[in-house]
Amino acid sequence: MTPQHVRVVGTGLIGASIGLALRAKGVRVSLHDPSPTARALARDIGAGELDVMDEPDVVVVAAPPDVVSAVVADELKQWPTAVVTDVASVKARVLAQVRATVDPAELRRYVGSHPMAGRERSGAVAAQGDLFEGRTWVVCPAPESDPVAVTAVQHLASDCGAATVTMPASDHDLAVASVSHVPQIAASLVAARLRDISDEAIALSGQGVRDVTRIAASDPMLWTQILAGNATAVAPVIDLLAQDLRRVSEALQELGPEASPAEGARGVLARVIADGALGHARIPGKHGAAPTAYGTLLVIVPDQPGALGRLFNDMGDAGINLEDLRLEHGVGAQVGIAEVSVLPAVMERLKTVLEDNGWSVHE
Ligand SMILES: NC(=O)C1=CN([C@@H]2O[C@H](COP(=O)(O)OP(=O)(O)OC[C@H]3O[C@@H](n4cnc5c(N)ncnc54)[C@H](O)[C@@H]3O)[C@@H](O)[C@H]2O)C=CC1
Ligand SMILES: O=C(O)C(=O)Cc1ccc(O)cc1
Repeated sequence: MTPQHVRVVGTGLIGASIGLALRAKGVRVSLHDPSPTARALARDIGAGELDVMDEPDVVVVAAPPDVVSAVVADELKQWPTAVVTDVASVKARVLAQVRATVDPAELRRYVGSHPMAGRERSGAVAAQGDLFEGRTWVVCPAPESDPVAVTAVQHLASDCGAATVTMPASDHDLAVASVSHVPQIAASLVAARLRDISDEAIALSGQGVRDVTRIAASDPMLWTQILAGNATAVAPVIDLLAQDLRRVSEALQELGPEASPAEGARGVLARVIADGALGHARIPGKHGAAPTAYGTLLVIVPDQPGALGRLFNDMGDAGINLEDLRLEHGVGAQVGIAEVSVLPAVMERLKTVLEDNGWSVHE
C-alpha cells in the first residue's frame, strides 16, 4: 500500500528527488536536513514540508554514506512504528552498523535500499521528480526484517516510478562493484588523463570521450565514501582490470615502431574490443528488459536557429518516434551531425521521409 506520509532525512539530490516524485503521487512528504539551506531549498522546489512532527509511515534516509547508519538508528528510536529505509550506495556495511547499534525489535523495521539512478551533481538544486522513472531500485532486506516493512519499502520505490529488485545486501554490493563503482573509477582515471593535454588536443573531443567520462564530474566526497564502504567487493574487480590494462600495454609496446611485434599482439587488442562489445551488449534496457537494438541514421543539421526543431517536426509529422539522439559538432563546422535512433521497423520509412523533406541522410 502506498505510504501516506513519508519523512525524507537528507534533502540533497536523491532526497529532494524522492520528495518531488512522491508529492506528484499525492503522498505527504516532510523534510529534514541538518543544513538549513539544504532543507529550505528542497522545500522551495516543492519536495515537501518542513517542521512536521507527526509520525511518518516511512522514513527515507538520504544522507551521505558515512553518517547513514547513525541517522537510521536515530530515526528508528524517534519514530516507534515507522518503517525506516536508507538509499546509500553501499548496503552490507550500513546493515552491519545498524545491527550493532539498535535493539533487535527496532531492526525489524529497517530495510536498506538503493535506487540505481542518480546524477553526477549534488544537492536539491539538481533534483528531478522523474529521476527514478523506469530505473531499478534494489531492496535489501536483512534476515531480521519484518515482511511488512519490506513490502512498504518496495511500494515506496514503485511510487517513485522505479522497478524493484530484492536481494541480500552482500549480493547487492558485489553487483554494484562491477556495474557502478568500477565504472566510476574508470571514468575518473580516463578523464584525469585529459587534464594536462594541450588546448588543441582537447578541442578535438567527440562523443566517445564525452560518453566515457560523463560521471567523472561526480562529487569526490560522496565517491570516496562509496568506494571505501565497498572496498572488499571493488578491489578484486579493479585487480582484473589492472591485469587487462597491463596486457594491452604490453601488446602496444610490441607494436611500436622499433619493435618486431610478437605473434598475437594485434589479437590482444582485437580481443579487448570484442570482449567490450559483448559486455556492453549485456547491459539491460529500461526495467531490466533485454537491450533494444535501435536503427541509427546520421542526419546533417545546418547550424541555424530552429534546424533541429524542423527535424523533430518532420519525424513527428510522419508518426516516427525518436528513441535516442546524439549531436556531434565538429570544431568550427557550420553543420552538426544528429545521430537519430529509431525502432528498426521504421528505419526505411524514416530515411525516405527525411530525404523527401530535403535532409542529407547517411547510414
Ligand atoms: N548521487 C547519486 O547519484 C546517488 C546517491 N545515492 C546515495 O544517496 C545518498 C545521498 O546522496 P546525494 O543525494 O547524491 O547527496 P547530496 O550531497 O546531494 O545530499 C546529501 C544531503 O545529506 C545531508 N546530510 C549531511 N549530513 C547529514 C546527517 N547527519 N543527517 C541528515 N542529512 C545529512 C546534506 O546536508 C545534504 O543535503 C548517499 O548515501 C548516496 O550514496 C544513491 C543513488 C544515486
Ligand atoms: O549518473 C549516473 O548515471 C549514475 O549512475 C549515478 C549514480 C551514482 C551513485 C549510485 O549509487 C547510483 C547511481
